Amino acid sequence: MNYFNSLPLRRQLEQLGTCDFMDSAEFSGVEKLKGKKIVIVGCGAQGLNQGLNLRDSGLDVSYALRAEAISRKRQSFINATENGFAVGTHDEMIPQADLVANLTPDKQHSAVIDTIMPLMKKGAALLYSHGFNIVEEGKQIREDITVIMVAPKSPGSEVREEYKRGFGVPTLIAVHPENDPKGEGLELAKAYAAGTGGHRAGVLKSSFIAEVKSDLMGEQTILCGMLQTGSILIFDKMVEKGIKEDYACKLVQFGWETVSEAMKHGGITNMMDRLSNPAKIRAFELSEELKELMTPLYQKHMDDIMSGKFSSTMMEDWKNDDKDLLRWREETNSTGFEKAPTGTMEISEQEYFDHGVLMVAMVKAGVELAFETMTSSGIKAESAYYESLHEVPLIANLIGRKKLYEMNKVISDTAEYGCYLFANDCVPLLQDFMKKIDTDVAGKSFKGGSNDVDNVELIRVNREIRNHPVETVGARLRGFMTSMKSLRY
Ligand SMILES: NC(=O)C1=CN([C@@H]2O[C@H](COP(=O)(O)OP(=O)(O)OC[C@H]3O[C@@H](n4cnc5c(N)ncnc54)[C@H](OP(=O)(O)O)[C@@H]3O)[C@@H](O)[C@H]2O)C=CC1
Ligand SMILES: CC[C@](O)(C(C)=O)C(=O)O
Ligand SMILES: [Mg+2]
Ligand SMILES: [Mg+2]
Repeated sequence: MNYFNSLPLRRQLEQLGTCDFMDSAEFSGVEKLKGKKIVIVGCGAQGLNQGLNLRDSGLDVSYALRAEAISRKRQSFINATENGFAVGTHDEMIPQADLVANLTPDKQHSAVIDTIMPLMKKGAALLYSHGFNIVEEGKQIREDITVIMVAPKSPGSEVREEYKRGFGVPTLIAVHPENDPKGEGLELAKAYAAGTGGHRAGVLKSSFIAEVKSDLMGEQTILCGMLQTGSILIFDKMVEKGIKEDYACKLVQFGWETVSEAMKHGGITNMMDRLSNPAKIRAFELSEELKELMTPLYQKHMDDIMSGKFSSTMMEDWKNDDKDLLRWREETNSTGFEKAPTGTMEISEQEYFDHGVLMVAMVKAGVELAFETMTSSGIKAESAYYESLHEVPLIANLIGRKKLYEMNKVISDTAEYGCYLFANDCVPLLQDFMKKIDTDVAGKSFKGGSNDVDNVELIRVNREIRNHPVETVGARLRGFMTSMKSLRY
């Protein structure tokens, strides 16, 4: 039964609106988990990388894997053993655990919980990094078990990369109100978040419900669905207009991370300021048009997430052995962008902006729309900021590595399903818009690099960009990110 839908409206709103930014002074490191046994179930994208960070933070981490993963030396077994972690079956590892982190795919959660719950010691804690199982499936957990969530707003690989840079990724923590028998859930979650490095980027005291509804929305729209849509459309357009395939491919593949990195450091304002003034005005106009076209689609995704329609549709596909997911994965692998060779030519950082005006416009439109749609549905601005803006470059990095294939491989299966769902609607939705697009905003410099503008128009555009609510909350939250590292300089 859907837990969110079972609550009265008053409690739904209260949970959706739970969002307190935690001051760094509220963290006293990993003390609460020192000497405790943390057993992570699953050693994939989140499991491996969270485990590495926790161990480097001085905690005792080991892994429980399926017996066949161990006997067949599957990738999860290789991940854990090559990194020197102790590994065992559920029967061997779970009874020893003070805290069990369930880092298996969401589809497996009910079965995993049914297997591990009878093995868990009395009074132990159970951790999730995404609340789908609790919120959308209404999974009930034994009363003596403390149920917490520590959800990094980032792919697993970047959880590790940011930690190694001495920073971290924004993280949502929560305690399930039905399962906090000893009242220690919050302290456990804080210590775990500190162990992953999340407290250096920003931690929000949230709820399982707020995390699920915002996470699903971010991944389906701006984070993955929008980047997939843009990659397919902009690559195809450049090739149609005579830009060489390998250049077009490289511009898109590395363009997303370059432009969104500027945004991570200084918001949409800084990303737009990297364009020449005439190009900025054009990007602004394009983004306004895109926002108008995509508003109904963003709203539909948010509505379906809130009502539970999305989760029930995806769970139908789980029952059908992921028929839709697998077909959409195949279709994505055969797009022009995925099949094209990546050029070996030099593209300077500035060229990604100058030749990627439409990419900048799409990022701006996607971030603002995701932020607006989330906040108008009861998600708080801080949470919406992390989900819609800060995480974009962390996902874009994956496209830089091995295009859409890598993005869809590293993100959760839940995110991958939602990404295809969005892109399958958004690509046709933007067909007419794309007909008007030429190489001046995709592949070449706008107006040949001329800098003439109407001052009045420029002032208006700058004001609109800087006054968007995502910029206000972003400036405040970035003020706390004192150890954020620049990736290029
Ligand atoms: N991917 C990401 O970056 C993010 C994921 N999350 C959340 O983190 C959680 C983990 O997702 P993710 O890291 O993508 O998962 P992965 O698909 O990367 O990890 C799969 C791991 O789970 C194991 N596993 C699968 N089924 C079972 C089972 N029935 N019993 C025991 N182990 C099993 C697999 O082992 P094997 O198959 O070898 O047995 C493998 O080690 C999810 O809740 C997800 O929503 C949150 C933020 C980002
Ligand atoms: C963007 C998708 C994500 O929510 C994430 C990496 O944060 C996921 O589920 O993978
Ligand atoms: Mg997420
Ligand atoms: Mg997710």
